[in-house]
Amino acid sequence: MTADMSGDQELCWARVRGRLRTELGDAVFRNWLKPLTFEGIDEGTAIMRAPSPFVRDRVRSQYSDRLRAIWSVEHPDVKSIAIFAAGRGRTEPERAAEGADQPEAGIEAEPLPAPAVRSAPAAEERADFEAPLDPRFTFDNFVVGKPNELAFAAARRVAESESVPFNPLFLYGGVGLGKTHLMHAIAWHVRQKHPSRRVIYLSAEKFMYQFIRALRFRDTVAFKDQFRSVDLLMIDDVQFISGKDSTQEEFFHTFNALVDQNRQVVISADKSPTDLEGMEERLRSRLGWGLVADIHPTNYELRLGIMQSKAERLGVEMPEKVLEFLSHKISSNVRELEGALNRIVAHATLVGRDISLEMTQEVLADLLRANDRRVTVEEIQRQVANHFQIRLSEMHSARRSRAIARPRQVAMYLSKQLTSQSLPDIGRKFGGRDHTTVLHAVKKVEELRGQDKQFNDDVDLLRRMLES
Ligand SMILES: Nc1ncnc2c1ncn2[C@@H]1O[C@H](COP(=O)(O)OP(=O)(O)OP(=O)(O)O)[C@@H](O)[C@H]1O
Repeated sequence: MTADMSGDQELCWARVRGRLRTELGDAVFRNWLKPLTFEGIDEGTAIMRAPSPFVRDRVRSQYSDRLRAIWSVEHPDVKSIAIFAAGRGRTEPERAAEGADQPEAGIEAEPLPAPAVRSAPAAEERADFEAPLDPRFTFDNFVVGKPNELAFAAARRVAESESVPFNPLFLYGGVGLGKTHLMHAIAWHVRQKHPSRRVIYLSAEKFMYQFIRALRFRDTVAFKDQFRSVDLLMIDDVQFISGKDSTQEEFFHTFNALVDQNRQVVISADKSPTDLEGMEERLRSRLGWGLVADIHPTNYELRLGIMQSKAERLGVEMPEKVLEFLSHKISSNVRELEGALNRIVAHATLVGRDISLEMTQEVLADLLRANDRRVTVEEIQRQVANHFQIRLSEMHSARRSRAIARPRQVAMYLSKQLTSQSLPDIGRKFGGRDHTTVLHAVKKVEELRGQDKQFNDDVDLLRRMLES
């Protein structure tokens, strides 16, 4: 290794150390980061040396994400980091211990924070909380509405309670509806109010990864101790360990050990405990013992509230019409809603254009099209039945009188236009009809639209209502 050390690099190293101290606190810095020496930057890798393998392992497992992120901010050339123990180099035996598929020092960015893995922590260290939580994910920034009020109240209770109110708290819901946000919010709150409590937040994927690593290095005793000695354990996306038997087994024991010691456990998943396929029965049942709180898909009011709050925090003037439009149009999940808002703001800033409805439609054309396709056949049937004042059940009935058959054909036509369902799928949803019947309906409606203005206007109106 021929790392070239320049004054510029040394200055960067000083800044990196300064930021580490501020971000991680004095105790952590003194014990783990201060002992590192910097050796230089070699082909985009910042090389540091720890005084012992123990310190090296600790820094690698817990601080490498932060270290790498800070390095890359302070020095644009740095893409990765490497940490060695004193007296050893990249080619020496310690490298083999890292495993062939494991880059040194956790060089790859991890989407989730590194777990706070510890061995027999010193008393002063108990105050640390290393997981780099997302600073935006706090209770204050969480907008509450009917669909998420139970999950929010339960998360707050867990965060604020002096005892363990329910164990586990199991949060579940679809993609991008705020599960991770609430877990981080609990961690932030506990961190602020009870800095001495030991909290681990990690994804089930990372739990599995840590477990496999421990098995590989015959280090399972330390693994067990680390996870079983926390005050609050939070595991995100537990569905990930479905079908992974040995990880489930270990997780089950960790879980039981914590619950038995009256330590709080919080779990999130995309499904309720009973619906978690590939999960052992005893684990599923155990996961449902505490409070199971689901986050329902957002409704219009909640989406609008979230948009207003995000726009305010971004400090941008968004016309109310644009916020309303987006809240109507993007009903999939909050992440997509945020993405849409960010795109509009970025566009307005870059191009120097005012934010308007027209501009929004233009900038988000692709996203809006994708969301349009999410109207369901059932919704179409409901709206059409309502419009023509027939019973919803007539959409599935065998009756052929024109007053019934025509609206049914319109509903089939709109299902073809507005959803991505195939003709046979649509047919099935209209009382098990054949795909040729649907095709006939589509043609008939097209023909009538060309001949009958009133009818054409009706279909247009329905379409607009369904799209909005
Ligand atoms: N009620 C809410 N108020 C404010 N922001 C929200 C709300 N719900 C979700 N968000 C935001 O939406 C984004 C996605 O939320 P989050 O990552 O928590 O979803 P998730 O349920 O964990 O999704 P996944 O299943 O993909 O892990 C985040 O930026 C989060 O802050």
